[in-house]
Amino acid sequence: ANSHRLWPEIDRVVKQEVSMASLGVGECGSGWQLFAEDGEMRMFRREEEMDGMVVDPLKAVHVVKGITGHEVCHYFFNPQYRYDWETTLEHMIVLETVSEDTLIFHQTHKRIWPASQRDVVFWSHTRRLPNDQDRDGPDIWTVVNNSTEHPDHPANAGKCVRIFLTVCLLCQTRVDPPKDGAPVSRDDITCKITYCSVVNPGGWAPASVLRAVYKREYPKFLKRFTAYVKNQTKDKPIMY
Ligand SMILES: O=S(=O)(CCO)c1ccc(-c2ccc(C3CCCC3)c([C@H]3C[C@H]3c3ccccn3)c2)cc1
Repeated sequence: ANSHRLWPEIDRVVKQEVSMASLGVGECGSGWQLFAEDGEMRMFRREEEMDGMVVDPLKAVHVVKGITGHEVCHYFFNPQYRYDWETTLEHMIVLETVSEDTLIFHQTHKRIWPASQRDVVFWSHTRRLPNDQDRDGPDIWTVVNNSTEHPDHPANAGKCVRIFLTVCLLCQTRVDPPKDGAPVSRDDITCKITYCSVVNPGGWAPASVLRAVYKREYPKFLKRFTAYVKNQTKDKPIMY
């Protein structure tokens, strides 16, 4: 709801993250290095440190047949599916339902030796965006997750080190209608997914450990999540 205290921040961050995610890896300055590739999925990162901590920005692009951007964002945003695809999640709770398209989460992630356990509090907002390039093409869908504070979960009050993140999932659907005028089926749709994330690990953790975690976990996460959406939607009507 645009009357909520967070609305100005949400609107600003969503617009800035969507414009960054829309830039190709070539455009948004050099420094992006390809670090993982699997079929249509390509993962890039920039090696950046803040106060001696690894905060490597990540940008992944993936093209998946048979699903729409609305479906990808639906399964990413809604909490009831998260334990099915987020393998590093230990606990998740919705702290506040701001509106049907905006939630506030608290999540604890499984400890990754030798780093101490992490938790995160973030607002999550999903939105349909007009498709500027192709007026009569399907809309673009996005989910933006951005760390925020919450009085019930002050940072570093418990056993977990609080991390800070900004994540943008941007999905563009393409429909190639069959030549013979048959109705559009899932074989005729493709989704171009861009996933951007910047994670500040909060407290010190060895750069080598963090980079190894990201190198292992991000490709696994995107492959597992997109396979999950394909499996969940394969026998359902297409959600544009
Ligand atoms: O896109 S989301 O919003 C989806 C909602 O869950 C998201 C994605 C990733 C994270 C996250 C943040 C930090 C870490 C590290 C930092 C130091 C020690 C824990 C990890 C570790 C668990 C690894 C990981 C990395 C990449 C993907 C999934 N798992 C994950 C949180 C939320």
